[in-house]
Amino acid sequence: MTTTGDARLGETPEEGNPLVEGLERLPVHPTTLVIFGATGDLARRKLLPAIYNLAHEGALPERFNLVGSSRSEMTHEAFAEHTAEAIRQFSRRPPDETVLTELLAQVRYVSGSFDDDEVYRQLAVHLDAYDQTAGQPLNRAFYLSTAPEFFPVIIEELGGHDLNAHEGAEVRAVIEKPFGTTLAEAKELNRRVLAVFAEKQVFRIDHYLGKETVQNLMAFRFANGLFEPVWNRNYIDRVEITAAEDLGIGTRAGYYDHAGALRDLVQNHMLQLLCNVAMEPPVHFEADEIRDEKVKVLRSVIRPTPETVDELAVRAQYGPGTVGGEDVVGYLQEEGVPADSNTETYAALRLEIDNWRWAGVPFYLRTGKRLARKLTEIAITLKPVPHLAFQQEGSVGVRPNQLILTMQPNEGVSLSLGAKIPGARMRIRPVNMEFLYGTSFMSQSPEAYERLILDAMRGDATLFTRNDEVEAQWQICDPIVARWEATPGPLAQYESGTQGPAEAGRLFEAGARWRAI
Ligand SMILES: NC(=O)C1=CN([C@@H]2O[C@H](COP(=O)(O)OP(=O)(O)OC[C@H]3O[C@@H](n4cnc5c(N)ncnc54)[C@H](OP(=O)(O)O)[C@@H]3O)[C@@H](O)[C@H]2O)C=CC1
Ligand SMILES: O=C1O[C@H](COP(=O)(O)O)[C@@H](O)[C@H](O)[C@H]1O
Repeated sequence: MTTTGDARLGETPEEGNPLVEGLERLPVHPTTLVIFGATGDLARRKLLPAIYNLAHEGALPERFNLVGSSRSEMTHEAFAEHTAEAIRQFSRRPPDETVLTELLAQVRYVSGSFDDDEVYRQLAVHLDAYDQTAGQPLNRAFYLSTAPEFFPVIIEELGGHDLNAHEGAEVRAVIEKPFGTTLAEAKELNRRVLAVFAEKQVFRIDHYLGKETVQNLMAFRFANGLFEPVWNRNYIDRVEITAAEDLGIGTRAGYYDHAGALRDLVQNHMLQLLCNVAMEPPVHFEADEIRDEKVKVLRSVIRPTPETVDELAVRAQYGPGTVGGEDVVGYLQEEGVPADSNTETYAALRLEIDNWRWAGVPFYLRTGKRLARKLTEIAITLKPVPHLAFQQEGSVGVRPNQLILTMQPNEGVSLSLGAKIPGARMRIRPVNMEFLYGTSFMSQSPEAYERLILDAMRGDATLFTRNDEVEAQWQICDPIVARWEATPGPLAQYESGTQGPAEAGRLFEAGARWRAI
């Protein structure tokens, strides 16, 4: 089924672009967006380029203003230049100077510490000035893109300065991950956030939900009659979710060494992928219905206990090795990492979902830094056929069907089938039917943050996590965190640029093993 141009949505790439289509359906109210942590890594690499790309597509509201805030001293002009540089370096399309100049004309910057009242007084001055120029109260979106310790500080300061509400307009708070580092912390953070903002004002980011390929999972499952009848324990043998990275921790030692792979990726992105595979179809494609279904899945996951963690989970740390032809240092030699750190850079789990659809089907999750290559995929292996009439000597082999949903790179879906090798004998070999985004839609997918920033400004929470989801995710991970903290190590090492620790193979039942990365 290799799909080609005939599957295109429109005649031009723009017509096939869901952001532009979304814009037609749901206009965005004029908004002032404030980024706390505007000089940080995430803002520079992702948020500012995403805002530019929205501007380029005409997806921003007619009146859109941007205010950056962080500790560094900077003038408005210097922040505009910082923004332009970030866009030039990281935008997925080369910037058009006219669009860029127009975008930067309205940029402001407020410097100071997030616990300093003056920051919020200054902010209020800029926000009011934008309203006055517009002649109407503009919506306000506060994006918290800074270290998690500042999340409650900023939220409470916003509340303390009456910036959590705005007569005649909407106010929203977008909160980055991680949302707490344990269940108890997440609950406390939720309590403090919800003391200032109503749940409908809060947008907890899990950027995987903004990826086109992750949204396609729902389209794939719920827009095609073909898969639903087999999407259960009767036909599916196992589900394998991989989020492998070739990169190391870069300059993020301060954050990562306190987080580790389980908190950094499993607790959020990977459990969300699991939800998208396992959830029941919602009646309508609406934020709360979808989130209700995801929570049901998370609550059905059999929680690891201190007694089962060692059997169900594997962790390890990258050692030195070669990635992409370059020698790289091990985790313990990375700048800023304590020489005796026991933080895991690889985590693998076997989970089970105790409900009617999935009872007995193992869900394998693995993630790691400095593995052989970047690969995010979900592999669904079906059960073998019950009887094989024509297996013969010389066959490459009949293998159970596998459905591979590749999130990145080479986004697409591939289904392996047994097919007859041409010739006199009945010899079977696996072949693939493939759908690739690149060839079918002929347009570049928007970055996850483009979609999410736009949705937050629109007030559409479908692709954001609700407080009960976050807490249910922690309920699964907390016992693992606790067990690992109680048995610190030293951790097993895997060579950088490889498949990860061999020990992860023991999570599988006999006869199965991890797919190659
Ligand atoms: N970076 C990434 O790839 C990803 C990051 N995230 C999340 O995004 C958030 C931001 O991460 P990241 O950008 O990497 O972090 P950085 O450390 O790069 O940036 C932190 C930002 O916060 C500012 N800041 C720090 N302390 C203060 C303070 N006391 N007062 C005022 N400003 C302060 C910094 O300002 P200054 O530079 O002026 O000191 C900087 O702008 C985190 O929650 C992270 O978990 C999520 C996914 C990926
Ligand atoms: O949230 C995070 O995600 C990135 C991986 O994101 P991707 O979109 O490139 O797959 C990961 O590198 C980072 O450690 C983590 O905080």
